[in-house]
Amino acid sequence: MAANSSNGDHQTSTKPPPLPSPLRFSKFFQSNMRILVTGGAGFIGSHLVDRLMENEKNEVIVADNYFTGSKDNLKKWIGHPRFELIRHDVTEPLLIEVDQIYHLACPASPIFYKYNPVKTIKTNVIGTLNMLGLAKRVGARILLTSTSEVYGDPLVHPQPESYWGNVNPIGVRSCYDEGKRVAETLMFDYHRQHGIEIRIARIFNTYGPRMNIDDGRVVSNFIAQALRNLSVCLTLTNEHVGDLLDHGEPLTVQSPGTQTRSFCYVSDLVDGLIRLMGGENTGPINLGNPGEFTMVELAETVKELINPAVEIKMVENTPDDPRQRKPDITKAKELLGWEPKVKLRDGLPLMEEDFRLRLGVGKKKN
Ligand SMILES: NC(=O)c1ccc[n+]([C@@H]2O[C@H](COP(=O)([O-])OP(=O)(O)OC[C@H]3O[C@@H](n4cnc5c(N)ncnc54)[C@H](O)[C@@H]3O)[C@@H](O)[C@H]2O)c1
Ligand SMILES: O=c1ccn([C@@H]2O[C@H](COP(=O)(O)OP(=O)(O)O[C@H]3OC[C@@H](O)[C@H](O)[C@H]3O)[C@@H](O)[C@H]2O)c(=O)[nH]1
Repeated sequence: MAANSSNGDHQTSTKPPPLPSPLRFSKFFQSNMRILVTGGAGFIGSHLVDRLMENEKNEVIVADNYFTGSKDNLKKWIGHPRFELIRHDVTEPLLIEVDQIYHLACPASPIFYKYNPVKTIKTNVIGTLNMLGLAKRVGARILLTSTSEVYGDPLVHPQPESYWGNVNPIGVRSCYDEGKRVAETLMFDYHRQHGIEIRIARIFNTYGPRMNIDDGRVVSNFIAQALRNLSVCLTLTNEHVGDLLDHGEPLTVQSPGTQTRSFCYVSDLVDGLIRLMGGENTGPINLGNPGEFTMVELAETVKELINPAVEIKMVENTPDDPRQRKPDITKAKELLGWEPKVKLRDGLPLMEEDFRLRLGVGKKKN
C-alpha cells in the first residue's frame, strides 16, 4: 500500500508501489529482510548497521566509497554470514536485490562536503537517482537521510517540516543543502510518478562515538581539542604550566559564538530512523534533540566536563553559517512516538570515552 503523506493529499502517490521480489511471497523465504545501507561505513551508518544486525532476521549490505567512512567502523561485522560490505560509489548504478534501502551516502561535515563540492552535489543528485532506480526495480522501500540544512539560515524558529527554508542557492554550502533539497524532490517525484515507498528524515546535528577525530564538526572538534590539551597538561611539570599557552590546543569557537545548534545523541537518532522506516508515514520528519545551545555554551560545557584548564578561543567563521537551529519535533512525537532520551550532558561523556581510547589519553580519574 502506498504510504500516507502528512503533507496533504497532493503529495501522496496514486500509483501502487512496484512489486517486491517474488521471494518475499515465498513460504520458504527464510531471510526476512535484505537491507542496503549506503554510507554504512560512516558515523551514523555504522551505528545503524549495529542496530539492524541485532535482528537475526536481517541481512545487511553496506555500500560505501570510504570517502569519510572506514571499514574500522564495521570491523565487528566483517565476515559475519548476514553481513556484506561493498566498496561502491553511489554515483554509479548498483544492481543488487534488496527489500529496504537506507540511503545515507554523502559526506556530512562541512569541511568534507566543501572539499569537492561538485562531487558532493553529484552524490546527492545522481546517487539518490541511482538508489531510487534500484528501489523501483526491486520494489524496495527507501529512506533518505536529509538534513536540517534544507532550512538554510532559518527565519522561522524552531523549524517545523512545513517551513520551506532560507537557502543560498549559490553559496559554498549549496552543494550540500541544495543537493539534499533536490534529493528530497527526487524522492517525492519517484513516489508520485512510480509509487515508490519513500521515507525522508531531516536530521539535526547528531554526535556520538565513532565520529572522525578530524571530522571538523563542532562536537568532535571540541572533545578532541579538550583531550589533546589534557594530554599536554599531563606531560607538563608544575614549573612548565606556562607552556600550556604555547602547546595546549584551545577550543575553537567560530565567531560570533552566539549561533545555536541542537545536538542529538546517535542512539536516539538511529531509533528514530528505524521507526520512520517501519512506519506508514513518508515524512519529511525532523529527527533531532530540541535542546538548543550557543557554541559558547557548548564550549563551556565541554570545558567543565572534560578539561577545566582548556582555553576557549574565538576564531573566524565560514560563510553562510546558519545563525540558529532547533527542531520542532511535534510530528516525530505524534507519528513515530519518538523523542530523544539522551541529554547533551549525558551524551558528551560517552563520546569522551571513545575519543580517549582513540587518542590514547588515559582514563578519567573519579
Ligand atoms: N551527523 C549529522 O549531524 C547529520 C545531520 C544531518 C544529516 N546527516 C546525514 O546523515 C548521513 C550520514 O552522515 P554522517 O554524519 O554519518 O556522515 P559520515 O561522513 O560519517 O558518513 C557518510 C558516509 O557516506 C560515505 N560516502 C560519501 N560519499 C559517498 C559516495 N559517493 N558513495 C558511497 N559512499 C559515500 C562516506 O564514506 C561515509 O561512510 C549523511 O547523508 C548526512 O547528510 C547527518
Ligand atoms: O571548531 C568548530 C567547528 C564548528 N563551529 C561552529 O559550530 C556550529 C556547528 O558546526 P558543524 O560544522 O558542527 O555543523 P553545521 O551545523 O554547520 O552543519 C551540520 O549540519 C547538519 C548536518 O547536515 C551536517 O552534519 C552538517 O552540515 C557552526 O556554527 C560552526 O560555526 C565552531 O564554533 N567551532
